[in-house]
Amino acid sequence: MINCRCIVLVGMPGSGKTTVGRELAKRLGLRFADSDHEIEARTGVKIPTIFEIEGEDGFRKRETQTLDELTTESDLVLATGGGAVINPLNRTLLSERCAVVYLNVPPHILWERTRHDRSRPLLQVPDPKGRLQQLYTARDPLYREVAHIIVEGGRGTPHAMVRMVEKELQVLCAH
Ligand SMILES: Nc1ncnc2c1ncn2[C@@H]1O[C@H](COP(=O)(O)OP(=O)(O)OP(=O)(O)O)[C@@H](O)[C@H]1O
Ligand SMILES: O=C(O)C1=C[C@@H](O)[C@@H](O)[C@H](O)C1
Ligand SMILES: [Mg+2]
Repeated sequence: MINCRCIVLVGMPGSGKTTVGRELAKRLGLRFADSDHEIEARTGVKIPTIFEIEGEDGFRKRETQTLDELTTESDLVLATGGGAVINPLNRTLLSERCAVVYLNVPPHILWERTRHDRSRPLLQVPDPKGRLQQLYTARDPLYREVAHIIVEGGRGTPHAMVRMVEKELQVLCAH
């Protein structure tokens, strides 16, 4: 039985989790949370600073802790970080506790959306476009593994994405 009172969005950096999640929550009358924002609020620093001080491993530990706490809540739409599915423990807790939606956006569109943004430490490399492609190839199967719903998010406005997600949720959560 899928818990439709907790809705989780997963997908690559730039796939629209925060944008779509915020509007979806408003339309469904649910609270919105974003695990990246929650980690920043708890630590009092931005994610690149956490990566600098604690490395990716330190960030991932904080991420698991935060996801574990947030997914026990009800009446929530939760936007996750792009790498939330890497850890098998995170995958289990997301898919067992919540209805999981994968926003699938092709890498060339992700690149257009994120190319001027410096807030993603994993993309601060000499070839960020190649890195996005690499991350997409590695993670796409993991997003699919956890998802109850997959929405193709490359075309259409954020609002259109929200409507698609709502429609799919109505079917998934009808029983
Ligand atoms: N459907 C869409 N069409 C066009 N632009 C979009 C769409 N969805 C999101 N965007 C834009 O793409 C950028 C990234 O979106 P957003 O921050 O919501 O992604 P994210 O999945 O939360 O990324 P991250 O994992 O880095 O937090 C934003 O500038 C947003 O306005
Ligand atoms: O793709 C990733 O691994 C990340 C995406 C962001 O949402 C943040 O969670 C962090 O920058 C790591
Ligand atoms: Mg986001």
